[in-house]
Amino acid sequence: MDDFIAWFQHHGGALDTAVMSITDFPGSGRGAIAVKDIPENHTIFTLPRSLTLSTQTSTLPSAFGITGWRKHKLHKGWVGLILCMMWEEAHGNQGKWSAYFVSLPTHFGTPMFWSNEELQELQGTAVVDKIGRVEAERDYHEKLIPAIKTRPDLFPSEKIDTWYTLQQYHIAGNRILSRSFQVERWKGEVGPDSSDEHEYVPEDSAENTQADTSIGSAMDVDGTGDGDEGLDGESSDSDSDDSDIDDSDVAMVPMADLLNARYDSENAKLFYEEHHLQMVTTKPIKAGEQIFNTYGDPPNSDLLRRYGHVDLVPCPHLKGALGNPQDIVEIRADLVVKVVCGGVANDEKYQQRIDWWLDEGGDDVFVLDTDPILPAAMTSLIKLLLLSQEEWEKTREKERPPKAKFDRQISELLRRIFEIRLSTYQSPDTEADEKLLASESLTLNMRHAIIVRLGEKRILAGALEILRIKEAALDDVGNAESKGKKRVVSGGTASGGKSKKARH
Ligand SMILES: C[S@@+](CC[C@H](N)C(=O)[O-])C[C@H]1O[C@@H](n2cnc3c(N)ncnc32)[C@H](O)[C@@H]1O
Repeated sequence: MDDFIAWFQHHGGALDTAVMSITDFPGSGRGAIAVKDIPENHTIFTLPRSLTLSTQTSTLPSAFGITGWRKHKLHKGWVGLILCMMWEEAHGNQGKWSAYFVSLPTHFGTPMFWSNEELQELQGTAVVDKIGRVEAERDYHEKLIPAIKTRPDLFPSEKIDTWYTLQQYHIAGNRILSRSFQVERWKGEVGPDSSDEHEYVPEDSAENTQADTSIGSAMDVDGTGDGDEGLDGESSDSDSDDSDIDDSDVAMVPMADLLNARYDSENAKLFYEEHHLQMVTTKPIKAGEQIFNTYGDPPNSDLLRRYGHVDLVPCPHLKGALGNPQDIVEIRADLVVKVVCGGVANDEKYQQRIDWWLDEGGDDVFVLDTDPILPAAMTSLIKLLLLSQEEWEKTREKERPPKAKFDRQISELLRRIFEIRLSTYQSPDTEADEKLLASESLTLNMRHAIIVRLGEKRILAGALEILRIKEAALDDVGNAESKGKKRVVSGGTASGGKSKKARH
């Protein structure tokens, strides 16, 4: 770390060593620690923008030529930044970021690097479909390799087998995934690969000078609308190649990427100015405490996929047991359609309604969280599918989806949906996972997989419990109504009874 700090300071970075030092935290690698009490709003380090590593600061895009860069689609997704990182690292000791590269990890706990057996343990979770290994490798073969082959002057053949391998590509991709920031350009600043349509002009407000942390926000560039971006920065949506998203504001930020994060523990944040970035405390920090950035407090499925770790804190929804309060379960709309429409989901009658639902901006994935309120949108879609032809025509005319009213039929369908969703995990059982977690012989990947799926299954169990409570409430109302009806009936048919009562 000494070499890294010396390099950082030599290139214009300033670290307040009186308040912060870098140390190892068991289970979370290196991180920053307060060596004495730090007040709120204290700048713990600053660095010039030129020390960040992005397609704006690397000289590769201009050396390659902007036309060629765009022709090879290196300005889309992260493949351009990955190539810049590989190229800069290939400069070895001579490179501007050499000490930085030496400080970066080469091994990751992300599922991208898991075996098939380990991935099996994640079956059913939100992780599996989003790993994006295939898409990442397609970019490597279809964009990066053809691009470097056109320029042997920049990428000499003897360097290809060392610095431009698929393995190196994944390492760079994972470094971006777990450590990059979204550092927007200053007003009017136009970088080498920017084009007019993508030029960013931030508003002049304090809010807008916060550098979004790590890939949690770099991911905001995803245009698929479901947060379904894949590893190495590309959307795992198959049409990501055609997206017009410019990721040129994604940057590696030395020193800032040494900060760990934990749910609801942020006490420092990265801000940007015209020429430099600064890490500023957002709370007073006591000597000996860890200095935490935030990764946006994502659910464990996202934490594992992007960063290779999970958060476990005491959770109100688990009555104080350990979990991640941000956990969610995703339920795809096609499961809802399948349950409601059975084998005739392709029927013209349903297709019309589904197309209309999507055209109106209806969800294609529903999210249950730890505050188990039944998703109103899912109920609305179920109602839409159940409408009679006449009701459907009226709904379409009014351009308003049906109200999410809960009744017994909805309850039965929701129960079925949740149960089927639960059956997509290796086992729907939560207790078995709890027992497994108590075992000391688990590998770290296995432990992480169980924590992620258990978090999701507990949410589904919570949703089923809510259904049970709501059904009981419906029963109570039903009973009260039928009793009321009986009373009316008896009162109406035997007035004597009523008067008898009155006499008491
Ligand atoms: C931005 S880097 C932080 C610096 C990193 N610890 C290191 O040694 O270089 C993010 C990585 O730190 C680790 N990390 C951060 N917060 C963590 C936490 N709360 N628990 C476990 N690991 C954590 C994860 O490996 C994650 O991918």
